[in-house]
Amino acid sequence: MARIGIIGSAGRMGQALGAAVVAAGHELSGGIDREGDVAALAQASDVLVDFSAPGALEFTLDAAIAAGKPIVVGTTGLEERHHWLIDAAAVSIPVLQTGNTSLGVTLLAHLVREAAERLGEDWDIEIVETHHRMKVDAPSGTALLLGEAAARGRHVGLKDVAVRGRDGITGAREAGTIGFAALRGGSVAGDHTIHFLTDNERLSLSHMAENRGIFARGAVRAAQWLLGRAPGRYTMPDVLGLEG
Ligand SMILES: NC(=O)C1=CN([C@@H]2O[C@H](COP(=O)(O)OP(=O)(O)OC[C@H]3O[C@@H](n4cnc5c(N)ncnc54)[C@H](OP(=O)(O)O)[C@@H]3O)[C@@H](O)[C@H]2O)C=CC1
Ligand SMILES: O=C(O)C1=N[C@H](C(=O)O)C[C@H](O)C1
Repeated sequence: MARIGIIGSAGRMGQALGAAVVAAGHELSGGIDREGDVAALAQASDVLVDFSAPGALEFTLDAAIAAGKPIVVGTTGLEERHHWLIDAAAVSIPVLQTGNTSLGVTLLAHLVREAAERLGEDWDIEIVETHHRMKVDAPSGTALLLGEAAARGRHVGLKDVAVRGRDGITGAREAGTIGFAALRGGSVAGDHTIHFLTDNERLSLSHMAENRGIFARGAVRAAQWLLGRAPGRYTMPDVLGLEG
């Protein structure tokens, strides 16, 4: 049994996570939101899980480092500077960061990398995601994670080939790019499809989240897995024993 502390505990994911912590037989050591005391939460917990907002990350990592506690970062909308903060934190504590904690998406990313590598550059790659009307960031963290997997399969850097949204006279599609499109509406928990398209042939790989329980259960599994690990930066394929 682990004492798990939640950052963003009153949010949609925080509530789902609280239920999953208890259902898995762990103890909920506490939860905070914008006004909470993250240092006290870190002291009272064996491991922290953050599903809040990018603005919380620096304080949360500082508190985890000061208390010497591992942390799962599930918050999306992260920028390059947030990834630098995570890299720096991972020198002294175990940090697992991922845009999607579900088993299905973790396996999907593995398949996407394989498909991108085997299909080659004459197959265009487009990633389409749909989320509930309250989501504030786009593309989703999962779409970016899947884009990274496709880019790794092609041995290129995602930032060099990503096309994030099209509007107006865009010109013809540039070979080798990876396109992103985001839809927002209703209560969709999270749908992602990676289209591979070439002349006269298309292959699409999809994942549909039917509720947040899948993310919450994956996050609990990740938190448990982090306990006792050496400092370092980890991700979901490490938890599942998959090649990233
Ligand atoms: N990795 C994954 O598998 C998944 C990731 N996510 C990501 O998790 C994040 C949260 O999603 P969701 O629960 O839907 O969002 P919500 O808006 O429902 O919840 C966010 C919570 O975080 C709190 N919060 C905001 N800023 C801070 C801060 N500076 N310090 C502490 N708490 C803060 C909010 O509290 P307050 O009301 O006080 O502002 C709120 O309770 C998003 O980035 C989302 O994309 C979501 C699902 C799965
Ligand atoms: O905000 C959400 O809801 C979700 N966010 C994550 C993302 O940005 O990919 C994971 C999931 O799709 C739900």
